[in-house]
Amino acid sequence: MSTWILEVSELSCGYDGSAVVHSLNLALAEGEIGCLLGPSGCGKSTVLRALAGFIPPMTGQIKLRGNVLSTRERLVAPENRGVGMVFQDYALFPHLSIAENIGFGLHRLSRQQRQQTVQEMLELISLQDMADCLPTNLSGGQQQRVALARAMAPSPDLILLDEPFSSLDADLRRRLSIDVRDLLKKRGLSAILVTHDQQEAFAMCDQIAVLRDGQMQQWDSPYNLYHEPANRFVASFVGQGCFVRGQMMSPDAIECELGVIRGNRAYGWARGTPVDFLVRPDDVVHDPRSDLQLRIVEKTFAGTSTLYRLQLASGAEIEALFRSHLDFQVDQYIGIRLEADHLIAFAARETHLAPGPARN
Ligand SMILES: Nc1ncnc2c1ncn2[C@@H]1O[C@H](COP(=O)(O)OP(=O)(O)OP(=O)(O)O)[C@@H](O)[C@H]1O
Repeated sequence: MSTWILEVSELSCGYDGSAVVHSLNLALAEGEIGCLLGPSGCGKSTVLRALAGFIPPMTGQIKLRGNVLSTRERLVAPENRGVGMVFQDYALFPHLSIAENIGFGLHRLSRQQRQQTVQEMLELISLQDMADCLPTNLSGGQQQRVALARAMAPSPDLILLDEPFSSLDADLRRRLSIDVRDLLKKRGLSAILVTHDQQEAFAMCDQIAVLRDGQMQQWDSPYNLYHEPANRFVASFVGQGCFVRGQMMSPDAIECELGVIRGNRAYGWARGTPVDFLVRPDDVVHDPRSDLQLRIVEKTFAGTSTLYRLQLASGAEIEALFRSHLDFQVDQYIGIRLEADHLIAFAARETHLAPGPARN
């Protein structure tokens, strides 16, 4: 018996006979929240449509709770897949009350069971007092909670969330993403979220798929994506960072103009091999006594912290994130040292990297 609720194997799918998603593999454990993350047009919504049963695979298959739902030859209809959906625009029925919206998919239950489930859902989303209101009487955040409750009420095997918070303001987005995670976890439901927003993906999800041009780059925990990116693209796309040129001194040490950087993993490159290694803003520590004095070329205040761009002697740049009470000015020289446990390096590119943020 499979331990996976969702298994996607070698899935290719697209439109008008041409694939936009290529040989995708992922497996989600029961009760986990997965995410599809990647630049615009990389195929996130296409994967979600395939999971929902709106488009058939060109090759490969999708299994839910061990049952094959999609192959080239066989496509179980969306309404029979045991999948619930939450859309960006909530898609509530405007003429039905909140309670009726939540109870909409429960026609197979008895009247009493239906009422009990709706009540439980209303309590779960803390909207008991609004049961008889119409959706238009609710705020955007409340409407999205109702949409989630409606999707959760029939206890589907999988909930698909398509950019569910993108029409909400940043503060509400943040709060609601944490609420939604809590609600899903309380009910032990599995879900796949599509989002552009990395912070949302990090806050909500147990596993994240980074896609590029319809191809899976990495399917991993948020921590591993950030600290152990599988390739340059993931390193650049997830979080912030800049690549700095160096050369291998030993399997776990790189020498560069920032000094000798030691990390927690060994690389197989020979001594002297040129590499580009990733410096994250949180790897850089302010140290007034350091010999490494770098000029500030840009400063971005962000409330509790400030992001500084610092120029190295070669002209390359790195970024540093300091608590905002450390208030420096552009053109000032400040002492820093690196505290990078996670040494992330890739074979150096032919040409020296232009100064600037990490690029693929
Ligand atoms: N209905 C369609 N018919 C033909 N091509 C489509 C259709 N929908 C999407 N595409 C194409 O498929 C590719 C992937 O689109 P998709 O919407 O899956 O990307 P996405 O990662 O969800 O993008 P975004 O983040 O901008 O929503 C794009 O090149 C897009 O133009």
